[in-house]
Amino acid sequence: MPSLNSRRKRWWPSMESTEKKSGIITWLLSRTQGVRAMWMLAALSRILNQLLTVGIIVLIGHILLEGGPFVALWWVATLSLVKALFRYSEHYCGHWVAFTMLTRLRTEYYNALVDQAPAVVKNVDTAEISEKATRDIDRIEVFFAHTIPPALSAVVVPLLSILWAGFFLGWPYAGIILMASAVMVAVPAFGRRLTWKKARIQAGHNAAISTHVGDSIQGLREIRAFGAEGLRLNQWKSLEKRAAKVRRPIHVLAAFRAAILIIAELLTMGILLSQGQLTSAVLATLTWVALWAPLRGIDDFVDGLDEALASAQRIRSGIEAAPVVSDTGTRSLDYTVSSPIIALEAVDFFYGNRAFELREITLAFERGSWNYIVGVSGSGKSTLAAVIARGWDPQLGQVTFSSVPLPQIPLTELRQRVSLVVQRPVLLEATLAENLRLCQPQLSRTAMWELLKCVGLDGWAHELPDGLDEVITTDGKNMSGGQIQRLAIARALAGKPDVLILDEAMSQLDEVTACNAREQIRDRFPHITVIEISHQVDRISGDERIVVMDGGRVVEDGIKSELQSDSHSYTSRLHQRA
Ligand SMILES: Nc1ncnc2c1ncn2[C@@H]1O[C@H](COP(=O)(O)OP(=O)(O)OP(=O)(O)O)[C@@H](O)[C@H]1O
Repeated sequence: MPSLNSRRKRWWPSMESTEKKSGIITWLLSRTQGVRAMWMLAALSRILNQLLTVGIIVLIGHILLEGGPFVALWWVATLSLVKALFRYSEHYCGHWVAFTMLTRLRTEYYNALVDQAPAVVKNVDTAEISEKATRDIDRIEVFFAHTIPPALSAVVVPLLSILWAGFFLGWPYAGIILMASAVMVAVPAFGRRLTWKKARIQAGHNAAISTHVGDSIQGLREIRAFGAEGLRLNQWKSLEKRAAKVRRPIHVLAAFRAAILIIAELLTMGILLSQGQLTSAVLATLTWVALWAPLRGIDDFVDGLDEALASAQRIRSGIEAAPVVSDTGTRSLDYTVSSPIIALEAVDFFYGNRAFELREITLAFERGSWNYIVGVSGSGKSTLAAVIARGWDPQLGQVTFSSVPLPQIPLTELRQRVSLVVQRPVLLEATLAENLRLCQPQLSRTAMWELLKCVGLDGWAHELPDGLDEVITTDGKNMSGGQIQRLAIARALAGKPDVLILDEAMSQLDEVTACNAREQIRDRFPHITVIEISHQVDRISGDERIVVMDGGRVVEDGIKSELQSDSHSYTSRLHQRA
C-alpha cells in the first residue's frame, strides 16, 4: 500500500517539477473525446477568417494603388461580412469546447477528491484544493479556446499565402515571405524555456497566496484577538513580492518580443508606402502584412499557454492520485448473520511512515448498542472512528460489518450503513430542508420535523421566519455551535444508518440537551449501533459500556461502574481528571 506521504507528494507536486509540456498537452488532448469536431470547426473558421484577411488586404492595396473598379469595394464589404461570420464561429466553437472541457476537468477533479476523502481534507490545505478546483481549472481555458486554432492557422494560412505568392508573383518573392514569416514565428519562441519554468513557479506562488488569504479569512477572529493583522499582512506582501519577482522576467520577455514584431511591421509599412505603384514586390509585402495577424497569434497565446499548462499539471496530479481506499467490493450484506455489526480483528494502522497509530485493536460492537470511546487527547479515538468508517484501511488486521470485511462491501452501500458525524461538521449553504435531505433526497417534511424534534431543534426551527426553508450558511453563522452539531446528527439520522459514529459530535451541548438527544435517539432508532467518542467521561452513566484508549491501544473495555471501581484503572483516573 503506498504511504500517505507519497500520496501527498503526488497531491502537491514540486514547483520545480520538470515534467515536459508535451506530456501535459498529450494528457489534455486525451480527454477531448466528443469535442474534437467542434474544435476543428473553430480552427477551420479561424483559417478561413484569416485567409479572407489576406485577400481583403491585397484587394484594398490593389484598389488604392491601381484605382480598381467601384464594384471591388462591394467585394471588400461582402468579404468583410463573411469574415465576421467566421470570426464569430471561431469564438463560439472555441469557447464551447473550452467550457465543456473545463466542466469535464472540474468534475474529474471533484470525483478524485471524493475518492481521497477524508484524507485529502485532513492532509492538504483546503484553500489549495479550492484554488485548483477554481482558478487553476479556469486558467486551462487558454489551452482549449486560444491555442490549437491559432497554432493551426499560423501554419496553414502562411503556407497557402506563400504558395499563392509563388504561383502569381514568383518563387523568389514567396521565398522572401517565407523567411520574413519565419522570423515572426521564431520571435515568440525566444525565451520560452525560461517563461515555462517561471510559469510553473508562479503557479505554486499563486497557490501559496490563495492559501494564505484563505487562512487569514478563516482565522480572522484569532488573528484579531492576537493582534496579528500586521504580521499576516506583511507575510502576504512578501508572498506577493516573490510572485511579482517571478512574473517580471515573463513580462519583460513578452515586451521584448512585442517590440521586435512592431519594429518589423513598421519597417514593412514604410517600404510599402514609399512605393508609388503596384509591383510584385508591393504585392508580396502586402501579403506578408496580411500574415501578421495569424503569425502574431502565436505570441498572443504563448504566455497564457505556459500558465495554462502549469495549472493543468497541478490538476493532473489531483486527478491521477490513487484513491485512498479502493472501491472494488461487490458483497451484499446479510442481516440474518447473528454477529456483531462491527468487529475489529487485530487492527494495526498508521498514517504514512509514522509509528503505529492504532495497535492490535480487537473490538466488537453489537447491534443496537451504545458504546463510548474515551481516552486522552491524541490516543487514537478519531483514527479508530475513521478506520471503522473506512476513511482509511488498516495495514494489518481487518474490520468487518456483519462479518463481511469492509473492502468487500461497495463503498456507496458502506457509506449508507455507517455514518460519521464529526465535532465540527460542515453545513451546506442551503435551506434547512436541503441540508436534512443530503443523504435522503426523498425525506418528507414530516420526517424532517421528527428528526429535528429528536435532537431538540424543533422549537428553534419553528421560530425561524422561513422554518424548514430558512437558508443556513456554510459555517452556520446564524446558528450556535450546539445547534450545528445537532443538525449534523439529525442529517446523519435521516439516512437511517445501521452504525452512527459520533466523534465528539455532542461536545458543544449542555448536559441536559445531550442527555435528551441520546434518549430520543435510543427510543426512535433502537436498531442503530452508536459509537460515541467523548471527553466528558463524568457524564457517562455507570451502566454504559466504555472502551478506553491510550497510545493507540485499547487499554480497558467494559461497563463503566465496574472499571471505575478499580482505583488503578484508567477509567477511574480519567474520571478524576474530568
Ligand atoms: N490525517 C492524519 N495524518 C497524520 N497523522 C494524523 C492524522 N490524524 C491524526 N493523526 C495523528 O494520529 C494520532 C491520533 O490522533 P487522533 O485524532 O486519532 O486522536 P484523538 O484521540 O481523537 O485525539 P483528540 O481527543 O485530541 O481528538 C495523533 O498523534 C495525530 O497527530
